[in-house]
Order: sequence, then structure tokens, then C-alpha cells
Amino acid sequence: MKKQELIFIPGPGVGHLSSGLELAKRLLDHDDGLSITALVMNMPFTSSIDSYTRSLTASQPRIKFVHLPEVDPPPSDLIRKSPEAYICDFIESHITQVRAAVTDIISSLSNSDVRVAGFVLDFFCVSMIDIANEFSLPPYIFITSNAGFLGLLLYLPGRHDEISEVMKMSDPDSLIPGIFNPVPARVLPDAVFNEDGGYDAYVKVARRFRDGKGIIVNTFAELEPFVLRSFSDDHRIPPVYPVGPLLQLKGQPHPDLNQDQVDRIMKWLDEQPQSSVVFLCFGSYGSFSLPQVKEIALGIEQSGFRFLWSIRFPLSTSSPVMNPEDALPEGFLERTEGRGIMCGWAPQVEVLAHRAVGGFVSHCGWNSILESLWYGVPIVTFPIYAEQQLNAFRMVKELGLSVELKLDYRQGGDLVSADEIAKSVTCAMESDSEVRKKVKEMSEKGREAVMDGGNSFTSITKLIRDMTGNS
Ligand SMILES: O=c1ccn([C@@H]2O[C@H](COP(=O)(O)OP(=O)(O)O[C@H]3O[C@H](CO)[C@@H](O)[C@H](O)[C@H]3O)[C@@H](O)[C@H]2O)c(=O)[nH]1
Repeated sequence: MKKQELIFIPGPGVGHLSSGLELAKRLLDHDDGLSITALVMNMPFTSSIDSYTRSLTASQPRIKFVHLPEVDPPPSDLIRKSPEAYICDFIESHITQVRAAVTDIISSLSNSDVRVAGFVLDFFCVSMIDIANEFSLPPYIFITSNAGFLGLLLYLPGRHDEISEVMKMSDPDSLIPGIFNPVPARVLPDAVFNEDGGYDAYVKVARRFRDGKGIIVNTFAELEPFVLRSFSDDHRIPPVYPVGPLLQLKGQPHPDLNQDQVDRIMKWLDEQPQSSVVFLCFGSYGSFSLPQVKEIALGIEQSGFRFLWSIRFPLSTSSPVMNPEDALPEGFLERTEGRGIMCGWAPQVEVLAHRAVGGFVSHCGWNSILESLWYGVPIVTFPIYAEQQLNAFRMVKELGLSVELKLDYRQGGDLVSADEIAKSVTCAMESDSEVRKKVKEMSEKGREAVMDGGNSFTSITKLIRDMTGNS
């Protein structure tokens, strides 16, 4: 059997990179004959990814990294107008560098027994399908989010052909194939309303999905059966491979995380009773205005539960808060002393795995959702940006796997009050609630899905067979 190489192009930024590389590791675990070269772009304004790629190279010698030469980034005001448009422009500006890197890989393998089998592209990198075609290599697309989000993206080009304008908050609920309930406009991602490039970027990206040889999704059949079935009924959609949950359970290296911080948090958790702590954490970029921070603080205090709060502030705050404590309500720290701690970047996976943690107030980023399901910790929904509102909506209304706090909160939107926060946290922390029971059941199903014979295991085996031709 010939050895085969895959060329990975993960999305820029730690969130997409880490998820893409979990997929890479999973593929290598399944097939000894595979190796992977990942072409990495380092986006301005984001944390360094070097610590991450270094730790992976040390643990998995069959993954090589090629750091693409830096290019002139798009104008910086574009990131404020539309992060999605910025990311797509940034990626497209690497086409020449990617072509050169692929040429090098192929020529370096020409006298070896290794053959390049195909490309795996983060969904934001679908412009690179053209390069795959130039080299006659099959492109596979990787969705770092869920199948419902894929459903939304697949719906957009058809809608655009009929109504070629951005969506509006005042639009009636959308019937999106595969999404169980009609979707209110207020839970759709900001990008679909964005006239400064966000909507166009989504439509353009989604149009290329049908050019993929297959679409790989970080989900599992038991979690999203309805939407996955709808894809297999539509012959225009390439084969969809649900291969998740892809999780980095050993924890992620991060420049803002140091061992002293981890030790302090884990020691404190060790001293707390079983399922007594509510964890608040809002992903790579989630932050709140100062008035919202105050409401959150008052809400946790009012709930009476112990807490671990990963708190960060927007980079654009006009008077930056150097010390998070300055943003808190007066006397909060004294009144909650011994009952809670705060940190910056948290060791989230270790925290969710800890027996003391009983609930999770989350921005509903997909990795956070999968991690909380894995450890059976119910989420309280506090979405902020990207597709998080849609995730929150589906987790509450379709799947019954989260407690509703907000489904439609957006950065700079109406304040979520302390009362609402206290009420939802209390509901999530109930030990015998229906949501907790369902989350525990889904946790088992997720773990079974990736075991030998499970649905995701079978799906990844099929994916490798389709990519390599090896049976
Ligand atoms: O203090 C922190 C904060 C985050 N994390 C980890 O960072 C990852 C965060 O991922 P996710 O929950 O998916 O959030 P984002 O980083 O915000 O992810 C982006 O990418 C996701 C996948 O496409 C989308 O679902 C989100 O909406 C989008 O914001 C998770 O593994 C967390 O465990 C930590 O370890 N410590």
C-alpha cells in the first residue's frame, strides 16, 4: 500500500487551527500510512500560534508545518467592518504562497514512495480549491462548527440567487433546510446582515462548498441526526462526513496561560464540593462592556453559587481596564471572598473535566459546546458573535441540551440583567434537571461515537478510504 500525504490548510487563528489539527491527528491515528503537511497562516491581531505548532510537532512527527511567508494584510478597518470579509481577503492573499508551497511538497516527494492524496481546507479557505484543481488533487472542506451551521451556509447561495440582498433583522423566520425549527432572524450570525462584505463573504464561501469532494464536520450523528439526514437526501451536496467530537482533551497551550495560573485554579477547584461551581468563560475573543461585566458579577453573587470566572475586556474599550477588579461592582470581591475566583485565559478543558464544576455560562462557540457535552456539564447560553446565537438557539430549542439565558445577545446589545443571569444559573445548577440528564446521555453518545465501531469512527474510516483509495 502506497504511503499518502495530505495537505492541510487550517484557518488562521488558534480556534480554527486547533480544530483543524485535531482532525489531522485523528486521521493519523486511524491510518499509519498517512502523513500531513499543514500550511499555516499567521493572522495579525491574534495570539501567536508558535507554541501550539511546536507542541504538536513534538508529539506527532507525522505532521509537518510550513509557515507561509507573511503577506500584506487587508486594510485594518475591514476587520472592524466585517471580520469574515477580512479573514477571506487575508486567506485569498496567500494564493501565490500556497501554490509555491504545494509545488515544493510535490517535487520533494517525486522520488519517494509517498503520493499526495488531497487537500483538507478549513471552510474559510475554499478559495484554495482552485489550487487543488490546478494540481488535480481532490479538495475536502472542513467545517469547524456544526452541521446546522453548514445547513445555513448551504442555504445562502440559493436564497441570494432569488433575493440578492443582505438579510434583515426584520425578516420573517427562515425555513433553513435541515434546521428543525424556523430560525428567527435575531439568532442568525451578524455576517448575514452585514453590507460591508460579511454577507458577500459568506455567500462566496458557501458557493464553493459544492466544488468540494467531501465536507467534513466536527459533529456526530447522534447529536445532529435531523440535519445530517437532510444532507444525504440532497444529491447536490457532496458527501458529508461527521467525524466529531474532535477535542483537544489534553488542554491547549496558550501564550496567556501559565502553569502557576493553572495550579492556582486546579487547587481551588480541588477544595470545592462536587458540582458546586459555575464556570464562566467566553471563548477566544468573548468580552463584555463594563456595565455588562457588572451585571454578570451581580448575577453570580445573587445566585449564591461558587464560581470560576474567566474575564477579559474588549481591546477597543476607550479607557482600558488594566485591572479587572476595577470593573467589578463595589464590594463584590469582599462579599464573594472564598466563594469564587477570577482568571484570564482558563485551562477550560481541565476545568470542565473537574468534578467540582456543575454548570457553564458560555458564549456557545462550537468547541466549548462539544467540550461541555463531553464532560456532561450543562451550558447556560450567553452567545456573543459569529454563529453563536444560532448554536444557542439550536442547543435550547431543538436539542434541549442547554439552559436559555439569551439566544440573541450581541456585542453592544441590550444588557442582560443580574436577575436573568442568577435565574438561569440556578436552573442549570439543579442536580436533577431534565437538561442535565439529557447532557449526560449525550456525553455517553459522543464518547461512543468516536470509539471503534461508533458512527464517527466509521465515518472517518470511510473518509480515509475515499481520500486515499486504500481499503
Ligand atoms: O479561557 C479560555 C477560553 C477558551 N479556551 C479554549 O478555546 C477554545 C474556544 O473555542 P470555541 O468555544 O469554539 O470558541 P471560539 O474560539 O470563539 O471559536 C470560533 O470558532 C468556533 C468554531 O468554528 C465557532 O463556533 C465560534 O463561534 C468562533 O468564535 C475551546 O477549545 C476552549 O477550551 C480555553 O482553553 N480557555
